[in-house]
Amino acid sequence: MTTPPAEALRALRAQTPLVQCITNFVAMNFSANVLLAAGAAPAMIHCAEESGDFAGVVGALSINIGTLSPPWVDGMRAAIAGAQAAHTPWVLDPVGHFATPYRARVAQDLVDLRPTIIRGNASEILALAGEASDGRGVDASDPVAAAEGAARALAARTGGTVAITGAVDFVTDGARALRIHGGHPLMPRVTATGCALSSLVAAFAAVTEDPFDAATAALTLFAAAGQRAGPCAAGPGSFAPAFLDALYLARPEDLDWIERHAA
Ligand SMILES: Nc1ncnc2c1ncn2[C@@H]1O[C@H](COP(=O)(O)OP(=O)(O)OP(=O)(O)O)[C@@H](O)[C@H]1O
Ligand SMILES: Cc1ncsc1CCO
Ligand SMILES: [Mg+2]
Repeated sequence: MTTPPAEALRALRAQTPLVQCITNFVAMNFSANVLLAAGAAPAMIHCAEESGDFAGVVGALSINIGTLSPPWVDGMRAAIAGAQAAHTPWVLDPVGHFATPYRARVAQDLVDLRPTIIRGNASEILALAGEASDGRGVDASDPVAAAEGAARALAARTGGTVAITGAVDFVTDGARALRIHGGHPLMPRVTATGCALSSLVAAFAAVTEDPFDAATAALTLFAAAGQRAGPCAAGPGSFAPAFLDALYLARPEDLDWIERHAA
């Protein structure tokens, strides 16, 4: 049975899931604020000495390779092992993994651990599936539509759900696929919006049975909040707080109005 986004948001607010985020230095504060605004409880606990233990008690784990270094990778691996031992869902955000050989290697190793959900922009998903991409750094240079086949291939490889974000988002678990509209062009002009979204995907995975439903709910909530915040903002600076307010103010029934189509 599938959980519609509105029902998933009700569950999130009722359960306030604890989400462990091992994310980059740029994204930490914004991601924690996004989770709190939406109704989840973030904890940024990353070092290998404790990350595995903590992963055993959280509702979900979010892993983001944005500002990598070997000790952080140790912390990620320990946390993933802890999550897997506890049958806890985990999300991978392969930020700019094609930028250097080290980063690419780490990303492929983490994909081999079969993340419950992968969330990235089009350039990241194309490159992760071994296809040509125009990506240079952490922002997308490819259209989402060009990466849909790559997302389906990755879902087949991992047995998990894969989400691509951009002007129109795409989510697939290999069997089902959806395109999600909405959002606002200011969203990619605020750094770490995608990183924060990946942590929110984890939060929804903690409260829904099906990872495909979790990813769909998080993307739909972001689409609704972006759409609401955009007209209130003069630019990226005022968009960020308006977006946090819109996440907080979003009612479950608002998610019913976001355009979603089977793909
Ligand atoms: N042109 C756009 N119009 C509407 N929404 C957008 C647009 N571009 C991105 N978004 C939305 O912004 C959010 C973040 O997606 P994006 O693809 O920019 O992530 P990202 O590149 O991983 O970001 P970052 O690495 O900076 O955290 C998603 O909810 C997505 O739907
Ligand atoms: C700007 C930036 N650099 C490494 S991670 C990050 C946050 C957006 O992905
Ligand atoms: Mg990103």
